Amino acid sequence: MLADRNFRLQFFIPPDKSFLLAYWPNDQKSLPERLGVSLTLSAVLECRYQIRTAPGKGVGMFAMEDIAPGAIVARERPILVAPLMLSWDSIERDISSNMPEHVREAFFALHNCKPPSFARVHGIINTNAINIDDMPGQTDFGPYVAVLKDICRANHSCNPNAIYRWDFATFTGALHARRAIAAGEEVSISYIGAHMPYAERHERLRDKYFFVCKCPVCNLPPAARAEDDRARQELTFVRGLLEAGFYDEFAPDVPKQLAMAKMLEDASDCNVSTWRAVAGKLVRAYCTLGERAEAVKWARRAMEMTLVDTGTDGGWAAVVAAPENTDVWRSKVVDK
Ligand SMILES: C[S@@+](CC[C@H](N)C(=O)[O-])C[C@H]1O[C@@H](n2cnc3c(N)ncnc32)[C@H](O)[C@@H]1O
Repeated sequence: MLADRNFRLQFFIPPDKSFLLAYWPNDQKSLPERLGVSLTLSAVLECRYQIRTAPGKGVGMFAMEDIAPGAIVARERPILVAPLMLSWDSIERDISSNMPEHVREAFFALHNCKPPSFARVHGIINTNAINIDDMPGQTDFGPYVAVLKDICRANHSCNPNAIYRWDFATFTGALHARRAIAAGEEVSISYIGAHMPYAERHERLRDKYFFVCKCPVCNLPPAARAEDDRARQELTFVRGLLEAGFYDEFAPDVPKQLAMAKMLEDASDCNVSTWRAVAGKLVRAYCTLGERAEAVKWARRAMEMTLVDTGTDGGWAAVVAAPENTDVWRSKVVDK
């Protein structure tokens, strides 16, 4: 473990009076310099939710308006960013001495699912913090995590309607809708892999977060739960084929692709490579058949899910606008 002195504590009070306590390697550069980020943006850049009681789960996040797939539900600046290798004692000390009281109160009001044998700060960070992947220019200091005051209130669902993404350009975390979310609906994310069967999910959530999941999928009656387990297993199988490069051999035809797409829809799966494979085949098939409306429909679906997963349209917007310009459509016209 690296000594805490290798990190320099930095804190920022942007003009909007938000507050960020961040640890960074103890070199000359400040955090904004290193990232090229001004940190002057508003702390809560998108707020289409409210935090209120979620029966049986403590509090949770609820949509205040209808939210379209891919749209941002919440965008927020973290109140704490730290490498996990730092000692809990030193984080606790810094929170006590450097965080303004109202931010400290918000931090300590966050849920702590760990037993009392865990240091309080350890418990809160382990319950709430989200990983910040690929810290620019840093490979030596292990994973960093961020604590976000509101986004950390989003509860888990085994069929979540939102996905979390970190953005270095604004130094914010955001929740994006994986599918349409209705006003008043609870906004949920997945704390664990989505494709495990019920028993495995139950065990992971119990061991890591100390709760029994009360999401709609886990409340299904036994027969429906068994069917859900089967669908997840099939999805896992397809993912395996994709990763192994065997997907083409196993699933070349349109009915199979439509069945696959339905499976992805049912699971609100927004994994970009899965959608590229499945929707790509449907779009190609419908372009070949000259069925423009269907080609556009599936290109749009792939675009929405690619936006959710990556924040870019992945080139699908051009296909939605003009499937006639795709190579496969052109070669069809030439064939005639
Ligand atoms: C990161 S916190 C989420 C916000 C939390 N509900 C609160 O009141 O602050 C994680 C904790 O929320 C509760 N929780 C989250 N998802 C749940 C679910 N699907 N079923 C039951 N409890 C859940 C558990 O107590 C879990 O340890």
